Formats: sequence, structure tokens, C-alpha cells
Amino acid sequence: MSVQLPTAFAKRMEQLLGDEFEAFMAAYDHTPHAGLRVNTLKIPVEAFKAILPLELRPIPWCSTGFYIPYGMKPGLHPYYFAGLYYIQEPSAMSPVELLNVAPGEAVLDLCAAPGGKSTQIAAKLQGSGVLVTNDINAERTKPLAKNVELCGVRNAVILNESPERIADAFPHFFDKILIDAPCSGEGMFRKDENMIKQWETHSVEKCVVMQRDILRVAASMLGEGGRIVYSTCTFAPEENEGMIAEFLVAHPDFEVMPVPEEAGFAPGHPEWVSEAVAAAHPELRGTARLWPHLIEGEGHFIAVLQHKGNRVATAADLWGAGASIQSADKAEKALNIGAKRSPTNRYSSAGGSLTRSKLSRYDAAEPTRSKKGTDGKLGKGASARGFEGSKFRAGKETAKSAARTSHDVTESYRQFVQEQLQVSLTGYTVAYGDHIYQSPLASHRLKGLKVVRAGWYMGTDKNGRFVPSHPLAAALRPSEAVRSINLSSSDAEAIRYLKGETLSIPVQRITLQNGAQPKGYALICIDGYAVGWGKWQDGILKNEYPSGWRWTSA
Ligand SMILES: C[S@@+](CC[C@H](N)C(=O)[O-])C[C@H]1O[C@@H](n2cnc3c(N)ncnc32)[C@H](O)[C@@H]1O
Repeated sequence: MSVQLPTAFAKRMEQLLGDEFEAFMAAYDHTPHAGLRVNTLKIPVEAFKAILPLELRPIPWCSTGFYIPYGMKPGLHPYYFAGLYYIQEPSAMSPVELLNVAPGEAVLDLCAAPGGKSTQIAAKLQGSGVLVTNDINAERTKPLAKNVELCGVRNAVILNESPERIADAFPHFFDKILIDAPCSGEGMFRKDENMIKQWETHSVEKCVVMQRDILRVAASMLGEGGRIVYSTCTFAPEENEGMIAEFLVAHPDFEVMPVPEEAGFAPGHPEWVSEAVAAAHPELRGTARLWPHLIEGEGHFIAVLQHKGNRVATAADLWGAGASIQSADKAEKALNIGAKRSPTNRYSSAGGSLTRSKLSRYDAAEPTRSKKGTDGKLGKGASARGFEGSKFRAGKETAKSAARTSHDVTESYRQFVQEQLQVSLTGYTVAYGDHIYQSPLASHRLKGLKVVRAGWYMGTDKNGRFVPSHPLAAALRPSEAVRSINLSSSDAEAIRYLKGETLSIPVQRITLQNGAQPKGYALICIDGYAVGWGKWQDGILKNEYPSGWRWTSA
């Protein structure tokens, strides 16, 4: 065996698994499984399969997931830079599939960094509704933001908060909540030997304390009839069935939805916690365990916790087959998010009347206070301005920031959108200092929270001139920019662009729309998928690809 497992861990697994222990241990003789998930925000699965020069083997429990050969470097392909896929361990793709997210919903990913499951949720929302994605670790929100932006997500708010503070701001708000809990990581031992070293410090006992708090607080953020999916990548019963048993005792208004076993998932083991737990909660067998000796994946635990409200979910619903089950409330939310905001249409929609109480979750913008950082990053303590239609509401500001933003900083943005884009924008235009966001939430919802991204980061107003951001480009389709230039993935030019080089591009290669002139910002695409901005003038393309995102290999 190449992996040296901690003795205490192996002993415990032998005791629990009995006859299965040998097969479990034999799995450590094999290389880990690797996968990628097609980002359907940017490309449909069939189209992706058609352009990739590789045979892709499907992952049974995720229709957008595929196995790739272990050791392959999928991060070194222009399509990765175009956000066409996310590299993800196969068993880690299962929790979001069981969350059964539908477009228009409000979804919280509470422990989200580096964003594998958030980008999967975003693809399921298809730009409609809201994803609030959070991690308590500030450093880890950097890759989270980068991955969300690389994948072209338009409707995510990124927070760096404790669950308690989010709960204060969003009581009973979300339709779906994912808790991919911090855990002792035993399921990652084969993939990442560092997890073995960390096992002693991330002890099961410490993790249990964190998980208990996170679950308790999450319940207070869930709406009637909503769903929580709790997952870990560990085998310890205390962190899995034990945690769910405690939750069910404290929350009799929740039930466990049984996870279908056909994908090779094994049932939960309440008897591993205690005989008393097994007797009191036989439904815990409906939780799922993904074992490395039974499936082609590393190991996970999943519990689907359904609130016994008026939205009824079925077993078919668990795998997304029952997407027709939709509450009236959800339909109204979708209308509200998509509606063009103005004081007159705030309480009405084309399709029917909306009540004020139903709208309260996405209600009108109010001033927020958050500290402005660099590069679009926000923080606690700076000011936000909410703009709805032509309405402007200023928050309290310091003298310095007021002087700097004495003009309407969204004016240059509006002009840019009008002249350079052909995109239909939804939600709220919100300015934090000079940084402008298109947010799925009114800014008062984020009041007092540590906000990493208030929504889709559109760019910066620099003294009345709008500088479009990289995340704006990453989430655009070529037809949504009046000027675009396509590079071929099979040509060295694409890599040179991704490395930040200046390119010579004859005017004939620019696709122009809406009577646009060739000079100016052009959306750069690779095989038709947006990767970033360039500025074209007289045959020269000035590279606007941000340094932190560049292709650094030879
Ligand atoms: C298993 S990882 C999440 C992986 C992520 N869901 C993904 O798919 O990419 C758990 C995360 O929880 C975060 N975390 C730990 N304690 C937390 C807490 N109390 N609230 C929110 N996040 C927490 C950690 O910083 C870590 O990034």
C-alpha cells in the first residue's frame, strides 16, 4: 500500500466495516479518481463533448460530470481559461445533485471555498435566482471568487462571514442550503496525503463542534418546505449519522429524504453511532455513504434534510426528475428577479400581481456600509449606493469618499452598457465606491456583512470613464459585446493572449455589431467562448487579461 494510514483510523474502520474492511483497504492500492464537470453556464454538455479531443466517461450520479485520466492536467488547456469546465473530484459532485436546485431559487452555499459546489449550483440556477456563497476563511474566499468569476456566474453574492451573522441578515430566506462541512477529511487520504498529516489537528471532536453550530444556524435561514443538504468527505460516524441524529432531535420539523442507492451509494449506518440512535432514527439509513471500494470516487457522506413545509418533495424529485413541482412563491420570486426595477413596477409584473410581503426578500435597495478594497473586493465598513432605475439612494459617506464619488458613478457604466454591450441585465445596479456591481440582492440585504463580491462585478468608474472588469467579460457571450475577436484553441495565439502578450490582429478579424467602430474594447473569445478583454487599435490588440489569471506554464 502506498498510502500510510493513521493506525487509529485503520483500527476504527476495521471495527466498523468488518468483512468489508479488506476491500476498503485494497482501494488505497489504486490511484484516486479524477473528474471534471462541464460548466453549462458556458457550454451545453453535448457541445463540449464535440469540441474536446478526448473520450469522456460519464460519472453516474452527475449528468455534467466526467472521469478524466488521473495525472492529466486539465487546468492547462485554453478551455479551462474559458471556464468551460471545473476540475472536481467525482464523489464531490453528488451533494449538489441532491440539493435539486431549480432556476429562480435562493440558494446558500455556507462553507463554499474554493467553490466547486458553488459553481455547480450556479450552473443549475442558469443565471436566475440568487446564490449566496460564503466561507469563514478570508484567504479561501479569494479562490472562491476567482472560480465563481471564471465560470461566468452572474447572480452570486460572495460573503466572508460566520453563519450566525448571515442568519441575522437572512432569516428563513433560502429555498436550498448546502453545508459542505469542514470535517476531518478521511475520505481525502488517498487523494491528498496532507490530509493524513492534518488529521490529528482537525480531530473528529473539534469538527463535531463546528458542524453542530453550522447545522443549527443553517436551519434558521431555511424557508418553509426548503431543503438542506449536509455533506462531509469523512467516514467518522460522529461527523455524519451522529450529527444528523442530533439535528433531527432538535428539529422535529425536518425529515431525512432517502437518497437513491442505484448510483452505487451505500446506506447510512446509525448503528455505528449507537444502538439507541439506530432504534430512534432508522431513517438515517436513508443518508448516503460513498465508499472508495464501491464507487469510482474518493468518499463522501450526504444527508438530505427536508423541511416539512408545504413544498412536497418526492424521491424522483431528489434527482431532479420532478422539476415540475414549483410553489407559487417561487414563481413570484423568479418574476421579481427578472423584472426591470423601477418604483412603478416594483410591485407588479407582466404575468400577475405580486404582493409586497412576497417581494420582501428582494426588496428595494437601501444604503449599506462596507469598506471598499482593491480590485472590486469589498469589506465591512465602506459605503454602498443602491440604484434602481433612475433612482439613487446614497448612504452615509466619509468626506473623502463623498468627494471622490460626487458624480453619479454609474453614469459611465450605463453609457458603456448602452454603447458596448447587447445584454439584458437583471437585478440591482449597486456601487461600492467606484466599483459597480449588478447584484441579485438589494444592498440593504448585505448591510453590515463582510461582502467579497456584491454580485456580478462589472467594472470601475475612473473619473467618469468606465473600465470594464474581467468578470464582466468572463460571463458574456460573444453576441453580447458589440466588438469581439475569436482566437483558435489550436493556434499559439490563444496561449499568447492568455499569457498577457500583445497581439497583431487585422481589422477583418473583428466581429462588429450595432454599427460599432473597430477601435475600442473587444471581447476576446477562444473557439467562440469569452475569456477576457483586449483593446484594439490600428491592428494591435492591447492585452487586458489580468496578471493574476494568466497562463504561467511554458
Ligand atoms: C470542505 S470545505 C468546502 C469545499 C467546497 N464546498 C467546495 O466544494 O469547493 C469546507 C470549508 O468550510 C469552511 N468553514 C469552516 N468553518 C466554517 C464556518 N463556521 N462557517 C463557514 N465556513 C466554514 C472552511 O474554510 C472550508 O473552506
